[in-house]
Amino acid sequence: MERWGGMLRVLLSGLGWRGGTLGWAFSSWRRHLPQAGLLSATQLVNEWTAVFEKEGIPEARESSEYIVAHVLGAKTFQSLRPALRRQPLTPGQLQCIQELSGRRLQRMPVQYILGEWDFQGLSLKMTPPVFIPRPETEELVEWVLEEAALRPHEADAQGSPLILEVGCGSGAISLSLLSRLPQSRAIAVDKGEAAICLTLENAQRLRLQDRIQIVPLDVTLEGSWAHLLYWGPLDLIVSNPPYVFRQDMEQLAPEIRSYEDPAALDGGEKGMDIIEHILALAPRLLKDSGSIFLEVDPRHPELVSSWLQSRPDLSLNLVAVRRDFCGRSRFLHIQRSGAQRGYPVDAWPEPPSARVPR
Ligand SMILES: C[S@@+](CC[C@H](N)C(=O)[O-])C[C@H]1O[C@@H](n2cnc3c(N)ncnc32)[C@H](O)[C@@H]1O
Repeated sequence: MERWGGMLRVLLSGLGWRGGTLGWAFSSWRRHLPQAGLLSATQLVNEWTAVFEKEGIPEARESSEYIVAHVLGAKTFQSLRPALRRQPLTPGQLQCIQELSGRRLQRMPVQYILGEWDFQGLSLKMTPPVFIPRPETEELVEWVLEEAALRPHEADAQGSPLILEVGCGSGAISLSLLSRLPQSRAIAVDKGEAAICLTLENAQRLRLQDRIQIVPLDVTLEGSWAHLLYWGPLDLIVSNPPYVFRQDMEQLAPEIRSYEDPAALDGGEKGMDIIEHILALAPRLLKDSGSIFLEVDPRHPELVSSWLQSRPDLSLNLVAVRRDFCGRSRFLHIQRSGAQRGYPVDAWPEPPSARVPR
């Protein structure tokens, strides 16, 4: 996380990555670029930083450093040996850097340009339009891990905790929890085909496929969740759902609006659409005292609290709110109380036609 965390924080923090102008002309910067063989990596970073700054591209230096480092086979520019930074680039390297930098000029996020990104120390494949995991979400994962550590008897039991992630995207949350909780199992659901495929691919890359069930599922569809009961009552549900208020969608940075799936972001009028569905289905899936961890907008703790008060039938309590590294209230811990469950154990349905990785 530390390796790329600094840049991520600046680039993506709070979904508010707003940049400069989009109006750039390929030819206007291309003719200024020097010839291959004359430039070192350091010089090229400087050249592209100047181009990006001129074109109003956010995080100009970081963008050019990541691209140049990537082409030279490193994750960060700082990790390149000094001799390699000074060495003249080959024509092939120069062309590759030029091509990738051209994508950055079109406001493509660096994570998609590089095709992979670190989350909680795991290297995940990234492909548009699947949501790029944000640095705040690493804090959500840390909170879940802290809570799991408070119940060592559960975390040590085979197959425990059993986790459901709603809206898995690239698989960042589920896979990082699986990698840190060696006995755990996860069910990762998403309504997006691209997200389901990417989570599966990332699970296989990380050799975590045996402990995750990846299920295409839209939580807003009546009864869609019922076959999740097959795996048994859950210890916890975790989600970074789409929570952007509809009116804020237009304000998102060009990088987000042009490349990421709007369905990963748009949470409806008050950003609550998917949150409400998760909360409504949770009591049917969770064990007694099971937990829900959510990443939300700073306006949501209050909205969620009053929504839960209006639904005492759900027996859910907002037990804690946490702030992110910017001091905004962004994470919720909600706990189930009471003993009723939606289905009696002997009424659990048949196994689903889930995508079970082999
Ligand atoms: C903000 S993204 C989070 C992705 C990933 N968990 C992360 O933190 O990087 C929200 C995800 O929820 C999924 N999603 C949106 N609506 C959904 C629904 N009705 N049912 C299931 N998944 C949904 C989107 O496809 C998207 O992948």
